[in-house]
Amino acid sequence: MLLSILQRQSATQRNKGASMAAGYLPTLSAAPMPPLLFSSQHTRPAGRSVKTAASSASEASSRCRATKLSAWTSVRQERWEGDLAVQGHLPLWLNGTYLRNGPGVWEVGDTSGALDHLFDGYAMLARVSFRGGRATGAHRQLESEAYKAAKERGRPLLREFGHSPNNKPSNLLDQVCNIAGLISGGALTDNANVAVVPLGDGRVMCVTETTKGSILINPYTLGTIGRFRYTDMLGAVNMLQSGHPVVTGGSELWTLLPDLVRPGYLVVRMAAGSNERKVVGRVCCRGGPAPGWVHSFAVTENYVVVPEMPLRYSASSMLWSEPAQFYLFDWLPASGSFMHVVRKSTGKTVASVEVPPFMAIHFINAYEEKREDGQPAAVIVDCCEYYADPAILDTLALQRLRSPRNSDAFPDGRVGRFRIPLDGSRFGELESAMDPDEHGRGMDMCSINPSYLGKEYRYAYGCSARRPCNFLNALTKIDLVEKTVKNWHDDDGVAPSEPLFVARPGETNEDDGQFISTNTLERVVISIVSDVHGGGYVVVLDGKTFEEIARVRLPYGLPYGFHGCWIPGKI
Ligand SMILES: CC(=O)/C=C/C=C(C)/C=C/C1=C(C)CCCC1(C)C
Ligand SMILES: CC(/C=C/C=O)=C\C=C\C=O
Ligand SMILES: [Fe+2]
Repeated sequence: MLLSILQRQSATQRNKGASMAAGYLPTLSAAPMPPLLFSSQHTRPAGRSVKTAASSASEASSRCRATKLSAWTSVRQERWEGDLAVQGHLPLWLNGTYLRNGPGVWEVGDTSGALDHLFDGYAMLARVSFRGGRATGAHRQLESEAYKAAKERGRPLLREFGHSPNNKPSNLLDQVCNIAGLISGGALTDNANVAVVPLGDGRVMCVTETTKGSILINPYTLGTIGRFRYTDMLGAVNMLQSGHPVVTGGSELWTLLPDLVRPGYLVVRMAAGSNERKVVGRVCCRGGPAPGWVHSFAVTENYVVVPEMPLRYSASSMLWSEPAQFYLFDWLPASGSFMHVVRKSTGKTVASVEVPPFMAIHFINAYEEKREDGQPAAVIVDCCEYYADPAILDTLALQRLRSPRNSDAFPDGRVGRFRIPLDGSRFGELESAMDPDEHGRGMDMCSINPSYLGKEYRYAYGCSARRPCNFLNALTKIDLVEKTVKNWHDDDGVAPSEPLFVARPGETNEDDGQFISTNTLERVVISIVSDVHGGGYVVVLDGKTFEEIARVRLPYGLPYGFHGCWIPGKI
């Protein structure tokens, strides 16, 4: 205990000393907390940083667009790293790195080239490394082709989620090239800002929803290694992929490739150490004209669950940059909503049921409900569901997030639970897994204890709502058996990102661990929080009680991040 107090003090002192020694000039007017943001008005923090063309070019424009919440503000510097001050008690067993992906920069060049949606920001990795009760941190922009080209030309050149660049061809050759680029997917982005996935062989990959948006990074320096080259030929036809590949057993990657030509999905897997995806099976869509969006999907021990949402890809929007109803998608409830279950070992579709219409970006977990003889009777699939309303996509437009007109604009959400019978029934069920009022009728960005992936589980940890809010502003631990919650929140307006669950090494029970005693802490939940004053911190919660045990101060607020992972051991 004494050791950890001394360590904390020395980390704080080192930071103070470094801050003064660094002798940064305030770029804009000075204020107490120093973020590395384009439009906040603060001095610079301690640590190493590199300023780039992207930041300087954007400064002028961002000065006019004053916002204090760092969550929606581009980083000022492409990279930074340094020591972080710890307030509270970090468990000494917490030894490893929390790595998180998400948008870092929305502005390149002048404002006319600005990206419009939360999902459009050029990828930035953030890391917080813990060792011996102390913490260090870093962030760095991912060097995707999309980002490099945008910096060079002063405007986005490739199609992002909410942004279609206006690349008007000036002559016939340009026009032919443009069409070829669109058909081959060359006009789509490789801005891998969605997730960061350890492949189980030491390699760590960032992904977005294009196959070419799979990029290897160095988890320690956060440097970009380069595009992940698949050695299979699937990319020739299937240029899209799910934003959430699942790695099972720490070594086998599973993902879905939506097929826009023959509406359906390929279920593929790739072994650790390999660059070759193998097709396990194919699911044909039951509705049309295109597959439903598969930002994420679910797996159980024996099955892959393929959702077919009525929010369907719009091929014409992707090919011709024509606006669809919802960005790249059309909402077509009359086309039906389905859930398909594919057996991992054979690739056969063992169930395909119609379900009530649903809108889910994120699946939480799935498991097999067993009969008395041990055979699976049904598959249970949990997701963050928005009452069949795709308006959540509009809620996440930057303009709305930055200047909320309606202070309670976040649409109602719930934990949706599907039951998919495996007895040949035609229909599946969808219900709320618990009373949504318990978590403010908002729930997304959930994680679980990773040892329970695909297995019957009880607890999920997610971002929730404390109304009124126009964004998820709290964290909640959900008990899906007792139907109870434990909530955490700070000032109104903070934006905590996806909570990550980390258990003490060797601890395998989901919650009530074998080592548990009144004084020992066996698991934590970590989230990076962007506050309303342009600052930020990392909150560390007791995974059991959900009480705050430590706060790691960031010298600056980070933009809202998406998905992260835990890399155990020394950095
Ligand atoms: C962060 C999140 O929830 C979702 C992000 C989704 C993205 C960035 C998806 C982008 C795309 C498609 C859905 C299809 C076409 C390509 C691309 C623009 C990458
Ligand atoms: C749905 C969402 C955030 C909601 C928070 O209020 C973010 C989605 C990110 C995807 O990866
Ligand atoms: Fe996601």
